[in-house]
Amino acid sequence: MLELQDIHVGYGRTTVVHGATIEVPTNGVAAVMGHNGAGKTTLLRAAVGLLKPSSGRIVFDGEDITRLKPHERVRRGLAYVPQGQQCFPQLTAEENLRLVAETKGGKPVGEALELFPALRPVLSRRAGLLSGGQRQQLAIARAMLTGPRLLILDEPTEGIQPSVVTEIENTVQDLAATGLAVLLVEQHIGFALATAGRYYVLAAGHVTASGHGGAEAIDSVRTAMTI
Ligand SMILES: Nc1ncnc2c1ncn2[C@@H]1O[C@H](COP(=O)(O)OP(=O)(O)OP(=O)(O)O)[C@@H](O)[C@H]1O
Repeated sequence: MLELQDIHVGYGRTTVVHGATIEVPTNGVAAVMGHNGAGKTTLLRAAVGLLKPSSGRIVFDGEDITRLKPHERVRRGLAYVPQGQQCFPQLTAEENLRLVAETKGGKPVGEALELFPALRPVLSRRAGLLSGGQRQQLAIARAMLTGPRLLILDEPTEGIQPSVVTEIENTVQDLAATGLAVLLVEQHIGFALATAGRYYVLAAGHVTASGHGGAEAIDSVRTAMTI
């Protein structure tokens, strides 16, 4: 469904990702793991059009989208949830959702609440006052209102209280179980491999290991991450 082919991308003259090739299958989940600074976020930014690769191709459903602008990629069915539970903190949870729901092609707020019933009781609360877990759910709910076919998540469990991490993990797994394709950047190896059919390890901007997900891949990933 999404193919990142030999992507080189970085900032100014500095190349951060050196020829990464990653594939997210239709209805499948791919996880990208790697240490801080490995280039995971940079690669996601290239996938959604926020950074321009210096070389390589991005193909979505057979179409070369390398030169498309971010909003054109959203229209084709890509949604991106950046790191850090990003919401408008001064707006209520409902207003955060309405910002997307009331744009052209947006889904009604009610659809997000069906997926995330835990947001119902906090709809009138300012997003900045929600817990990290609630804000993450809100950020994912907002992305879902664009009606994506591929959800790109950058470290959805980062900065979340340990007691709520499982809730976020379940949310991501439930979405994946509906057939939504997911590209997941994640530091929690256990969660990433339990969720993903395919994994990639990125180290210093290179894909150094890849394979099928599942608990049996844990040792290979751990080894790849210690190199
Ligand atoms: N806006 C920027 N301008 C210049 N360099 C940047 C910028 N953002 C990130 N970098 C650099 O690019 C490299 C990769 O960063 P990136 O955020 O992609 O890594 P990451 O694997 O996502 O790490 P983390 O898990 O900490 O988010 C790092 O050396 C970082 O300092």
